[in-house]
Amino acid sequence: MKIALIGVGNLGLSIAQGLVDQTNFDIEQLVLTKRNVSNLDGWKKHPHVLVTPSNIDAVRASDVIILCVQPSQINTILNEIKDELDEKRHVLISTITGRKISEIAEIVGNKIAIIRSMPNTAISVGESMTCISTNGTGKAKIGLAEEIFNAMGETLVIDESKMQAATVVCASGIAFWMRLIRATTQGAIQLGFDAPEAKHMATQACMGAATLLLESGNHPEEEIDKVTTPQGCTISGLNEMEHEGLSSALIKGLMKSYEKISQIMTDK
Ligand SMILES: NC(=O)C1=CN([C@@H]2O[C@H](COP(=O)(O)OP(=O)(O)OC[C@H]3O[C@@H](n4cnc5c(N)ncnc54)[C@H](O)[C@@H]3O)[C@@H](O)[C@H]2O)C=CC1
Ligand SMILES: O=C(O)[C@@H]1CCC=N1
Repeated sequence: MKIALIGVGNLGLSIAQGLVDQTNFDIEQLVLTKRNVSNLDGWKKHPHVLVTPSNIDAVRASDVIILCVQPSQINTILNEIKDELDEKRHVLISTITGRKISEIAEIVGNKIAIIRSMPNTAISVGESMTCISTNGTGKAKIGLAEEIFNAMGETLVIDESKMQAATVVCASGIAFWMRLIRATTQGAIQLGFDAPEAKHMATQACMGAATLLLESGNHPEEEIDKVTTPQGCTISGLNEMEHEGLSSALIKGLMKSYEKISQIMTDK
């Protein structure tokens, strides 16, 4: 597979790392683009990885084009590369928050397969929860997108109307979970552990909770009931957190994040 990552910043580099580390499919060539490639020299050590400031060269050399620029930058990119896109060869995958397939098609036409993908930065370690959507000509290539992103975590194909919500829950969501880990770390430090120990303990406990739920298929409250000994310390802590609005704060934060995406969608 020949892949181009257009605009490798935080997300693009996370996807690049996931791609070079995954073993599910062969990468014949991976081209990374950025306006200033001076800090990408380290990537040249990977076999089949090329680095270039030229988006056009990247498109000409690739079959799958993954857009990783900021929402305000996508139209410039699309106008730059549109004449290089071949509907018989190229698949265009956009990770751009709030930019609809129809908006992309307005610039590149609707003959090219256009797919939206919403991964998170855990894609760099092969543990992304990636939501994918497409319509029209993209439907024939949805399996290819699933193959790519399944190699770096889990995928879920959803209706495009839910992509903003998916962004909040899964892409922004990883930051929400890391904030909870940080808060637990702060509490552990207050209870006497040094910072590295506290972070390790909080992170491993979080991974244990997630792994337990993923492997058991149980509802979180089923597993919580196994921990909350009557009149024990766990239920005391949980109830205090709820008195302080823990669940409500997280839900309100998700809704606020969703509201912000609506603003991003109207900003051109
Ligand atoms: N960071 C994250 O966790 C996630 C980000 N996204 C989406 O991914 C996109 C990128 O987000 P980030 O990586 O955080 O932003 P970023 O700002 O870190 O990366 C964007 C990159 O695009 C490059 N770029 C801009 N114009 C360019 C051009 N004309 N040619 C080549 N490269 C160009 C910039 O130099 C930068 O490296 C955004 O649309 C965001 O909504 C989606 C899911 C998760
Ligand atoms: O914060 C943002 O807007 C982007 C989309 C999800 C993660 N980063």
